[in-house]
Amino acid sequence: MILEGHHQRSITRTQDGRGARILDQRELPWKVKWVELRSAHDAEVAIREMWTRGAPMIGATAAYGLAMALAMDASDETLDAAYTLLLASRPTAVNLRWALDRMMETVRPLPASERAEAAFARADAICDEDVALNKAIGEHGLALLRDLHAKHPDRPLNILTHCNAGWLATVDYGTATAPIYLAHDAGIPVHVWVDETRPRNQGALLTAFELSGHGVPHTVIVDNAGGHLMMNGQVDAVIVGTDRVTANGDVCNKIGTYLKALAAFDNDVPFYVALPSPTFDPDTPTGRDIPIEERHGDEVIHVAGEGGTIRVTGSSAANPAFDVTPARLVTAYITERGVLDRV
Ligand SMILES: CSC[C@@H](O)[C@@H](O)C(=O)COP(=O)(O)O
Repeated sequence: MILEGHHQRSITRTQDGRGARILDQRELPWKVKWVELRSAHDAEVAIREMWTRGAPMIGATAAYGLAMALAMDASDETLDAAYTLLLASRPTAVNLRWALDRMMETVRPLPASERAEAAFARADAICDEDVALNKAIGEHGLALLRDLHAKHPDRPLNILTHCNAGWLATVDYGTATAPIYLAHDAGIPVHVWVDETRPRNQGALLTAFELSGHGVPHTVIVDNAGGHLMMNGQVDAVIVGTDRVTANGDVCNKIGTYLKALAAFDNDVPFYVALPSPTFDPDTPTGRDIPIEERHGDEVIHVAGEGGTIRVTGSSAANPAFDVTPARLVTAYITERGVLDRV
């Protein structure tokens, strides 16, 4: 059975306050299964093996991972080892380093006896901040969508999105989805084209699950359909999330985003990037300097669906997980501070 997901916090502390509880995204939309993480090792596995994913959620999970390590042993050695372990769990989303660095700033100066408590409190604060940032992105994006809809008030506003930058990928609301949820709640008729997002199908499995739960009309399309729809006037705007925006405004996001930006540019469709400040990386000059995760080819060779996995080719496969959209193709960045045409 396919389930519908109502937005809620994707990560919370466990009941005893000493662990973290996350949704196992590998089971969605077939099963809603929460799992408890109890150690830095658990958090590292959950991030690396994509039980949870999405830039802000990776950061939040790592923050609790560091706190869980300190709850077991608050020595400098454990702190440094947990930081190194978690930082290496995935390479591309800068939110991971951002969250771990905020945690280090908080706990490093403290005596060992105070570290675990302070670390959990800082991880909670990182999560609360994420929710507030996404709500603000939603409000600024809502104004934008209202204006776009006013150009064609007689028909639904068609938005195309890629991957999952929704509440599952963040602590709540999502980045790219926050304006969509707010627009829908405000009575603006929104329809979303959901890129399936091969190879892991975050669009078909996760974004569609979220939009169903919120009652937002949507249609899943193959990743290659976007250009055709844009050329035929069926897309009013593209809104995507991001894993890292560099100093010059280049946008790293799920593989395939660049092709959507090219098609949008060629068809005068506005291309918006929902960008919370922890995803901005001023220390990395351009998109060429971002480490792009190369995942295992098995993710391309096998497709997971209800009831299991099937093999779709006998050949070997390459699996670059992210690409870079040059800043020149971005119409604007929807941030918590407003809609900006440059970062
Ligand atoms: C608000 S999430 C933004 C991005 O992290 C998202 O679009 C994305 O590319 C996620 O990739 P994933 O490999 O699923 O972690």
